[in-house]
Amino acid sequence: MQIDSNYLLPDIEQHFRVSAGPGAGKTHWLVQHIKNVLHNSKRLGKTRKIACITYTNIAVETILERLGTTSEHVEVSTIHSFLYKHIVKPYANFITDNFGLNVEKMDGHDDTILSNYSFLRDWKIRTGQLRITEDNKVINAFQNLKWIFDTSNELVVKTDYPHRANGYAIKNTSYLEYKKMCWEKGIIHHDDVLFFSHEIIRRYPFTLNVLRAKFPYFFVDEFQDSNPIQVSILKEVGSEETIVGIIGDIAQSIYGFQGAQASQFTSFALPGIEDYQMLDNRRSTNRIIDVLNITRTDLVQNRHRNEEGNIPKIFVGDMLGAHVEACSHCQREVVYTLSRDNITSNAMKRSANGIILNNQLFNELYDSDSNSIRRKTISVCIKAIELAREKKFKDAIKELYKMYGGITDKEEKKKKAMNDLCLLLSNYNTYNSGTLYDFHSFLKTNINSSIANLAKGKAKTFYETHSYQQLAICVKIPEDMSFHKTIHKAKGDEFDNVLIVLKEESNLEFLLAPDLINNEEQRINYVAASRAREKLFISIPNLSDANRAALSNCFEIEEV
Ligand SMILES: Nc1ncnc2c1ncn2[C@@H]1O[C@H](COP(=O)(O)OP(=O)(O)OP(=O)(O)O)[C@@H](O)[C@H]1O
Repeated sequence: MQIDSNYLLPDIEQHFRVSAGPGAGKTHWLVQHIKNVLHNSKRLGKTRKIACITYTNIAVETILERLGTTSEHVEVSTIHSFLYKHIVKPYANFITDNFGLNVEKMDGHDDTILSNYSFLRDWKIRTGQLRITEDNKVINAFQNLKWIFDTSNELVVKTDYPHRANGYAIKNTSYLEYKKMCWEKGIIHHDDVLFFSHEIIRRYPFTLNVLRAKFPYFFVDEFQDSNPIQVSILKEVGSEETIVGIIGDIAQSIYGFQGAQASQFTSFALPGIEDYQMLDNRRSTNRIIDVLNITRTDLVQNRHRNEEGNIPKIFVGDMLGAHVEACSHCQREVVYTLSRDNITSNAMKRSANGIILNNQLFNELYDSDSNSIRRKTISVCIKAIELAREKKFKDAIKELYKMYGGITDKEEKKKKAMNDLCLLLSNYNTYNSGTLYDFHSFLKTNINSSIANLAKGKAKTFYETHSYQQLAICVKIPEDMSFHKTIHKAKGDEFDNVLIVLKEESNLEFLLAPDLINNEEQRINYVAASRAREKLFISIPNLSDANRAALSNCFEIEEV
């Protein structure tokens, strides 16, 4: 059934799926629906709540804000926080013997990869892989670990592709050992929250009954990016008592690399599930909707605002030039740049065009410097500083904790992290334009006098030939609040003026040979284009005559 974003469901006691393109008003509709349920439900009472799951912390804040005062009867959360709070934390002690989880030391979940020398050596001994010396390859494999259902529906920990170190394939079985070693220390990663929830529910089904009793309604926004473990838990939740509603768009599925499958949105089934579709685009001008419609073949969006707007522009040439040009077309308004990767978005952020971009620089630092305390201090401090500069203070503090292995008292650790962070930030001008060698000297004088001096050799050369800024630019910034974002972090958001920064001409495929259903890279660029309300710009280094002609229907093309 087709609906618009003001439609109120006549029957709130039925499972539903709402699918719609970008800017249709899915999130708007969800907020209205929650209010509708709060108003009309006879099953909520004083203590029961509506669970509203969304993808990012920013989306959580947006929904809470839009719900206003009614939000105390609604628990809005990311799936990881929700399952940690309601399943893993209360019941983790049931499964300690099965998985060797140290519940006493467990303190939340994060994506810290354990990689210090003695930990890795212990792992190599336990898994019979002492011959491995290329630790960065091992760390890279650890970063890629995921829990996946195997053919007999058991969860196994895997990487997407076989990782090799010193010419040998890293043993598949050794990844579970890595997990166990983390759990022994009480460390659990985001993905483990889903794994443990699944295992707890499977072994102790009463936990699911408790969850259903607490949450008679369970709604999931951005469902197309759900992990299969989440989908399986949700099916269980909806199999009795709890009403499940899912909202999403298959063409905006952009987290395949984390195990999400776009098809699971359309194939999700529960008894009597009702399907609704919204065809309007309430966000963008007609010219922008035209671009979105040529990209997409499964639906055509209607122009709700029906304002013509400016013709979208493609700037051919340097990305910083494109940004200057886009800004000049928007007079004093902000232009948000959306990039595929952190490196490009950070480069936009700092206008650091002259700096050689290298994603691998932190790995190279680890390879060049065999002194684990020194390299860790350097890398932790750079990451903490750059996170704090983006107002990610919690993440910055957490990063600094990695340096204080010897301090067990939580308060003492927190105090030290605050002091160190203040000192690092207040002296930013002292080291930010110098070499890594200068930064090392600064840290030795001000943060940790026991870090080793740099004598002649590979490490010293690395520190002397790389700048602080080169490393700083590679820092990954979670849930970016600035004007320069990665496309993944802009998901669900909207901006008046958007400049999409594309690295090469082939990235224009989403406009020239669209195949959103089968191609995630194209979907990522589609998501980027659909964030724009008023003006859309694309930056591309080169453009062939043939492609120029093909795009001239929907775009004005300018050299920069
Ligand atoms: N019924 C409505 N009345 C007024 N404004 C609306 C309505 N529905 C949606 N909007 C506005 O339209 C814009 C797009 O809505 P929303 O963000 O909910 O879309 P969406 O479908 O969730 O988008 P996307 O999937 O692209 O993230 C927002 O600015 C929202 O406030």
